[in-house]
Formats: sequence, C-alpha cells, structure tokens
Amino acid sequence: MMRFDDQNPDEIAQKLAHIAWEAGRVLRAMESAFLDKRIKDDGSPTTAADLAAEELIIKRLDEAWSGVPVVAEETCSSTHTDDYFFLVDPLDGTGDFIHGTGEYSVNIALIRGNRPMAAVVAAPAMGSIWMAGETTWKSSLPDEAETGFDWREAKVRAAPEKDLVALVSRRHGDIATEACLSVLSIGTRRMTSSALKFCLIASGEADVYVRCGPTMEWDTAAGDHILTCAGGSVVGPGGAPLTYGHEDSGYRNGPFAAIGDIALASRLDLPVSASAA
Ligand SMILES: Nc1ncnc2c1ncn2[C@@H]1O[C@H](COP(=O)(O)O)[C@@H](OP(=O)(O)O)[C@H]1O
Ligand SMILES: [Mg+2]
Repeated sequence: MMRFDDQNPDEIAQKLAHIAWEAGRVLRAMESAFLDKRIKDDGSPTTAADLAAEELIIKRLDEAWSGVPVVAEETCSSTHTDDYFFLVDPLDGTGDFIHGTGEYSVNIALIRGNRPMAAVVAAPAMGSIWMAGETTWKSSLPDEAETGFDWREAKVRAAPEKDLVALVSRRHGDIATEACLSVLSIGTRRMTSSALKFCLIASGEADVYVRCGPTMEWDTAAGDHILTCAGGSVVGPGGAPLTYGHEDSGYRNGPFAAIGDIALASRLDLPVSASAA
C-alpha cells in the first residue's frame, strides 16, 4: 500500500487539488442539465452529478494512493482500519447546485489518526480553490491544471472589536445557532452555502461560522484543515478541535464554531449536542 510518510503535506494537497479540479469540470458540465434529485434519509438532496463526481474522485484517489480507505458521502464505505483515510464530499451544497447559485464545493481531506493532514476545497462555479498541507493556499481555478494555478498563501484576519462578519447557511438554520451568534457583535450576516464558509474565513473575508444543526464529517474535515492551517480554529463544545473517523456515530459532527481569531472562542457557548434537523 502507498504510504504518505515520504510525501510532505503540501505535496499531497497539491495532488488533491488536481483531483478536485477535475471533479469540478465534471460538475460544471452537468450544471445546466436537468437532473432528477433524490431525497436522502437525512432530508438532503442528491443527484447524478454527486455520483459522477464521487466516482471520479474515488478512481483518482485509488490511482494515486491505492488501497487507502475512502469514506465518501454518496457511497460511504463504512469501515476504515488504516491510520489514514480520505473523507470526500464530491458535491457539498447540492441544493445550491440544483438552484444555480454556484455556491457548491468539492471537499477532499486526508485524515491521519483523527485529524486532517491535507485537504482541498474547490468551488468550481466561483472559480476558486483552496488547499492546505502545512500552509493554506488559494488559487483561481485554471483552464489547465498542469500549469494554470496561481497559488497564494491565505491567512485569517484578527477579529474586529465590533461588526464581525458571520457566515450562515443559506438552507439550514436553527435556534441554538442563533443563540450562539447573538452574544457576538455581528455587523454583517452573509448567507453562504457549503464548505466555502470555512474558506472565506481562512482568506480573511469573514470572522465566524457557527453550526449547531446536523452536519457530516465530510462537510467539515477539508474546510477545518484549510482554516486551521491559515491560522484559524474549528472548535466544538468546550473549545476542543473536532475529530474525525467516528464510524460508530455514522460520521455525524456535533455543534462547532469556525473562527478566524481564537480570541472569539471564549465568547462562544456551544450546546453539547447537535440540534435536530
Ligand atoms: N439533517 C442533516 N443531517 C446531516 N447533514 C445535513 C443535514 N442537513 C444538512 N446537512 C448537511 O449540510 C450540508 C449543506 O450545508 P450548507 O447548508 O451549509 O450548504 C449538506 O451537504 P450536501 O449538500 O453535500 O449534502 C449536508 O451534508
Ligand atoms: Mg454532498
């Protein structure tokens, strides 16, 4: 089996970026097609585009790192016995993909133990991509993957005293999330779908994203790593980082807050368990 010890995390992230770039091409080509949607058990939609992108990503991961388990949203292989495994959301923000807002992303994270070590989030319709190994990098999405990326380091900003910029889901909200936000001095609330919320904080364009409603590990792992390597944090109740690979709980996350400035952590009071859907 291919091991990761001989590759540095930024090199792995770069390979993941190429795979996400290719999956993004598949999704863009399917944007205007009329796609039947199916509602899954958790109430969220899925389409042929989710499946096509996931199939491609799994194939490419296997070509690059044969035998490493992949836990992916649509075909969620339920066991991972190795120290390393991938978490994949081929299309995060399927509702937005269907409604044409363009706010959807491809999320891929390599997990070592219970934390990410390399990750990519691509936003094909927005033309942007973020990757992180040890450092976080942002690029526009090029026409040619081999030569076209223009990677620049991404960094969080210090939180302003007041008028924080909060990112909130366009399609999912709950009372517990609103209660957490209400104690912060929020100046602007910006509706944003998918893992883009983590990336905008990582790029210093926003300060906080709180989510007390249900999400899955593949929704957060890549964005978590991108934000963390840019100087931010993703914390659960009590301020601990999120951990991944919780097969027993069906890969569900608890409540979390993504923040650019760790100083905000002491002002947050997250509930212990996720709100109902
Ligand atoms: N009831 C539920 N249980 C688990 N995850 C849910 C959920 N409702 C929404 N989500 C997650 O929230 C994601 C969308 O987040 P946002 O509202 O921030 O765009 C969905 O991603 P997918 O579109 O990949 O299914 C889905 O995984
Ligand atoms: Mg998805």
